[in-house]
Order: sequence, then structure tokens, then C-alpha cells
Amino acid sequence: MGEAQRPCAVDRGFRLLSELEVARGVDDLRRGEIVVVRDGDVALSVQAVERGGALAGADLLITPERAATLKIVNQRAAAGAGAVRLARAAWMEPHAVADPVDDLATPFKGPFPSVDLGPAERAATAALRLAKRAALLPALFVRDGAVADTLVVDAAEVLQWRRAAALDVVARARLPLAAAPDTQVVAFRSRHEGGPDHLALIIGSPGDVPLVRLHSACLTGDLLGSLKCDCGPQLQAAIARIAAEGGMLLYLQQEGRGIGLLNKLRAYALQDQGFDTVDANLRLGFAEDERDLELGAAMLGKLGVARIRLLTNNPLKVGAFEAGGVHVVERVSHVLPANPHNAAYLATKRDRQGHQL
Ligand SMILES: Nc1nc2c(ncn2[C@@H]2O[C@H](COP(=O)(O)OP(=O)(O)OP(=O)(O)O)[C@@H](O)[C@H]2O)c(=O)[nH]1
Ligand SMILES: [Zn+2]
Repeated sequence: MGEAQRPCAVDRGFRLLSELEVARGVDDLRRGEIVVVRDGDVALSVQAVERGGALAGADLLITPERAATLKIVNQRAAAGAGAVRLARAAWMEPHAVADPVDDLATPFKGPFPSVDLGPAERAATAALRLAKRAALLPALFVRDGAVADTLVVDAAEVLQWRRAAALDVVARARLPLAAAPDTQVVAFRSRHEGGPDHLALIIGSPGDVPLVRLHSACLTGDLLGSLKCDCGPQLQAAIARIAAEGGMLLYLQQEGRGIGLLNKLRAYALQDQGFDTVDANLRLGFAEDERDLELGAAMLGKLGVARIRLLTNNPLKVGAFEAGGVHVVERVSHVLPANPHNAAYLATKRDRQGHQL
């Protein structure tokens, strides 16, 4: 598409135009199209190709977390890089490299022939970041060279992109809740993204230092009553508690600690194989927590709130509000009773993620 057909992007300058290209890159990758990251390679999601197939002449790009799971330590990338490139070998099935579901059933022989990325590492890291934003498994086919009529995305733009930097309030309305009839909803949209839309519930009359809960979406827990986590009871208890004194509940659409619903369900399949919630994320190639928790501070900034009491057991959330310019005057513990299905999950959060339970 020519620039003349995108007047609003051009009017607001090159910066916005390249942000839009990043958003298009996310969409293209999700739809199974090839994307080029500037100064890097052609990238295509492994999931876009049928099992057994491959992109001709392409290598594979995976994250350091997935590489560690596959015990790939024979290259510099193991020390702090954001991407690992594997030369394709005849025995290597790309889908099995990308998806850990069969790791235990069919262990790899190896060794994996890794390729030094050199200066292309930035573009490779950016390409994997795009895959994560598209809620795909972070595993890509990569091939040198250009492809005609393909979107070219700027690596720096991908790497510096923050959800919190582009929030707009799009609606504000009354939303009486069963447990808190005096509630208003404020809906936010993340600019340049088709979704997701984040919500703030303003419950009762918040004081100068309101009680705030930052909740991350959990379809299985919030909506279906899953016993695997504590999200549903935490959500309901937070609403009831905030209703008693006035405050806010921020509902972030960052399902599965930011890896998306389908990847969270892949993580659950790994948990059925015996891995805990942290190792399941790492085996899939994600960090243990992929959320952009500074969104919470950005939302409160739009609502004019600078000091809060925060309902959480998670020290990362306290740090994220402080980093985003909202002072956490007090952390208020939010522990709900365990059940036989989530006891191990809660213990992992305490022992491996520093939750104060
Ligand atoms: N990837 C992954 N995500 C999970 C799993 N279990 C729950 N989640 C997600 O974890 C998130 C829980 O977020 P929060 O309720 O904000 O809680 P928290 O980070 O544990 O911190 P608290 O404020 O102490 O409750 C939700 O996005 C859930 O979808 C899991 O096993 N794997
Ligand atoms: Zn949950």
C-alpha cells in the first residue's frame, strides 16, 4: 500500500507509520504470511506451515528459553542473546523444535547445528518478539534475502514498542455489578493494535489513595471456574473488598501471563506431563512472565491516580507501578484458600516467583 493511501499515518509522521508497520507485521505473521525485519531475514511462523513441511532453504529461529530446554549450549547466543538460529538438518522436524508437547515422548538426538547470528541478532530478536505479540509459539523459519511485495518491519521499532505508551480512553459508562452496583467502567484501547482492550472498573467513591487490584485475564479461571489457578476467586474477592471502601480494579487482557490463551493451554498440557507453571512457559520458549505490567500505571495515569494501596502478592506488580510513576503506599495481601488442584501452582508462585503467600 502506498503512503498516500494512509494520510493519517503520514500526517503524524514517520514514527507512527513504522509503528503501524509493526502492528501489520504482527497481523501478517499471525495469518501465516512472510514478514521481513529490516537488516535481517525473511521470517515465517513455523505454525504457518503444515506439519512435515518447511520453508524451502530456511533455518529455524528459537528463543534462548527453548534452546536451553533443547540443551543447545554450544554457541555464544546462550549468553544473553535474544535469539538462537539453528541450521536445518535433515533429521530435524521444525514443528517438534517449535512445540514441546512431544519432547518427552520423542527426545531429540541432536546435536543442534547452531549458527552465529552476529549483527543479525537484533533483527532475529525482533522477529521473535513479533511472533510473541501475535500469540504464536516463538519459533520461526528464517531465510536470507528479500521477497517482493512483503512487509518490511523495523527491528528497533519492534524492540522499543511498549503497550503502555499508546493507551487511549475510548468509553466510560455505568456498569452495575452484582457485588458492586455502584461501578463505572473505563475502556482503554491500545493504539495500533486490533486488540486487546483493557478495562478499569471504578468501584464506589475511591479516595485519594485508592485500593487497587491489577488483574490479568484468565478465561479459564475468571469465566469457567477452573480450579487450576486462583484467578476466579481472586477476582471476585477483589471486587467485594474494593466495594467495601471504594477503589479500582484494572483488568488487563494479558491472558496466561501474557502468552495468550492457546499457549497457556499448551502450558497446561505440559503441566499434565509433570512440569510446573514456570518450566512449562520456558519449555514453550517464553519467559516465565511475558506481561507488560506497566500498563496498570499508564491506566491510572489517565485516571489521574498517583498513589495507591495495591492488592497483590506479586512483588513484580509493586515494582511495575513504581516504575510507571504510581507510588504504592501499601501492599495489601490477597491470598485465597488453596484447593487440591491449585496447591502446587500456588507453591510454585511462592517458591519460584517470589510471591508473598
Ligand atoms: N502461562 C501461564 N499462565 C497462567 C497459568 N495459570 C494462571 N495463569 C495466568 O496468570 C495470570 C494470573 O495473574 P494475576 O491474577 O494478575 O496474579 P499474579 O501475577 O499471580 O499476582 P497476584 O496479584 O498476587 O494475584 C493470568 O493471566 C492467568 O491467565 C499457567 O499455568 N501458565
Ligand atoms: Zn487463572
